[in-house]
Amino acid sequence: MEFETIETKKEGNLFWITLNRPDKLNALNLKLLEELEKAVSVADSDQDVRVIIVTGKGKAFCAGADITQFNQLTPLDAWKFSRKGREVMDKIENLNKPSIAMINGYALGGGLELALACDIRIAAEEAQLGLPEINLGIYPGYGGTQRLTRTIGKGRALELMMTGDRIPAKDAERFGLVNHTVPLSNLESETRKMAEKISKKSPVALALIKEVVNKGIDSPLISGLSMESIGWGVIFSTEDKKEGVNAFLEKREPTFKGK
Ligand SMILES: C=C(C)C(=O)SCCNC(=O)CCNC(=O)[C@H](O)C(C)(C)COP(=O)(O)OP(=O)(O)OC[C@H]1O[C@@H](n2cnc3c(N)ncnc32)[C@H](O)[C@@H]1OP(=O)(O)O
Repeated sequence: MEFETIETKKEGNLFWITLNRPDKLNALNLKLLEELEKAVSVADSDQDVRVIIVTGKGKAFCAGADITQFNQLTPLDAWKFSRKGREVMDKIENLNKPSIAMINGYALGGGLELALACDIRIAAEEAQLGLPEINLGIYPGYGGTQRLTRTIGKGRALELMMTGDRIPAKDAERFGLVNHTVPLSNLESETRKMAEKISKKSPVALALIKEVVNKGIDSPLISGLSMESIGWGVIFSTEDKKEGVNAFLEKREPTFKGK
């Protein structure tokens, strides 16, 4: 599939999406958001794809929404632009398939919000993360106020939003904002290793984990626990469950088919 502002690559069961506006630090304009949405839909509907990886070309993962567009936006345009960004982030978070943000450099503003919409974040030690919107006299508009707060807690999230500070990946790891920090030279291999490990698990179980965790986090504990039990009943109807249990009993590796 041909895109202008992103590159996509299918590699076995992995689907790589690389933001491709390196001269503009992969800033998110409307075109890029639309292409990202399309690429994610293609990956989601492809049965062979088990894990989606999002990264950036050049020295940035993504430096956020394209600020050069801001002065032309009417309040109505701004609302639509924010809504489009949010829709894309929501779509990524709600994919049936696991997603990994491979943070190769700056992840700022909408770039950090994109990473937060992914399930797992692996960052290069050299990367810097932050929500600098406050420095523009605005605030995060692609879900950051909510997802960052749920990820690292209110106090630290408010500090990042209120100061606009960029923090090094190691600090982000300490806060639980990124799962792992590795040298840039190992970033791709470590990400691939994690993606391949997850790609061998049951796609049905992975989809249910996402559903129960993502819906559960917004629900009272009792409802989340109830969803977990109901889903647990459903998973017992799958071929993958039979395969997993039989493989254990037969002392062999399971092969999951997503059925
Ligand atoms: C969802 C929302 C509301 C948002 O995301 S709002 C935007 C939040 N993001 C930001 O505020 C980050 C803005 N960028 C920066 O502060 C700086 O570019 C960084 C990331 C610190 C990097 O600084 P430097 O290494 O000196 O690179 P710099 O020369 O600034 O950037 C390279 C190019 O990318 C452009 N660029 C960087 N971030 C951009 C952005 N968010 N939008 C548009 N262009 C951007 C920048 O203008 C420059 O273009 P040009 O060469 O034509 O002048």
